[in-house]
Amino acid sequence: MLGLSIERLAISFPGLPTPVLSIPALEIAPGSRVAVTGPSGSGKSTLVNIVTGLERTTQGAVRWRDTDIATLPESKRDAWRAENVGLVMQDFHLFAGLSALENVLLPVRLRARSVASHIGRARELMSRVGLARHDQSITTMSRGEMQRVAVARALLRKPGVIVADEPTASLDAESGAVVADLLLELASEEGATLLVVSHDARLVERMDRCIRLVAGRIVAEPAGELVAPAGGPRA
Ligand SMILES: Nc1ncnc2c1ncn2[C@@H]1O[C@H](COP(=O)(O)OP(=O)(O)OP(=O)(O)O)[C@@H](O)[C@H]1O
Repeated sequence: MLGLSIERLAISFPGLPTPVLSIPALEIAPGSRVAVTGPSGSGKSTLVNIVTGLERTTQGAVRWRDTDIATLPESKRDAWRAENVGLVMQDFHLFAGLSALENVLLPVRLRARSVASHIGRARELMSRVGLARHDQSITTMSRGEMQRVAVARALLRKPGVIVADEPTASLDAESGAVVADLLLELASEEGATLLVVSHDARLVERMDRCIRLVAGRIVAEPAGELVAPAGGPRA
């Protein structure tokens, strides 16, 4: 499990008078489950892009355990992300021409590695998320099933952190609840830190902590918002 430490982060775009994201300091404990909320345009996706290394910042430090990903060039950030981050996105990011199993194995295939030694874990994860037909084409799956494929895929390489951007937003209430349960349970079982951007109150209230962004700034976490996770404190 990975902890995050951000210092003096500022993300600016040309033509904008103020940074779209400005975080003087933020600490996320290893193994904690943290929600990020805020109105549209408040910087949530920008934060996801920065902490996963999808985008680079030249201002500030973004340290996961001992690695400041802000200092890494793109190829090393990509390698670091493949090794350490499980990503779950609102619109699944699955490949239509592939089966469910092939999609789960994709992170290994994309690193030009043999998938043979990962098939067992891929099948176990798929069963864990409740998918029985591993060879089913993605195009024939329901949205809830697709997101469960994405959750299994995110966990394939035993990431230190799972980052989910609106993972339940395009699902109906029932499928959203299943996906929320799976994210919380699997992050705990697999010992991964969980960072979830969400407007889904039922998901947010089950996290250990909620960070609220307004206009690119973290507004104070309300007193009492920090709760001990099930099984005791995790710090
Ligand atoms: N490449 C860019 N160039 C200029 N402005 C940008 C760029 N990327 C993001 N922004 C601006 O940064 C701000 C934060 O955007 P961001 O997508 O992080 O917000 P968000 O909280 O994820 O919004 P939403 O909930 O609507 O997805 C917005 O005002 C957006 O217009």
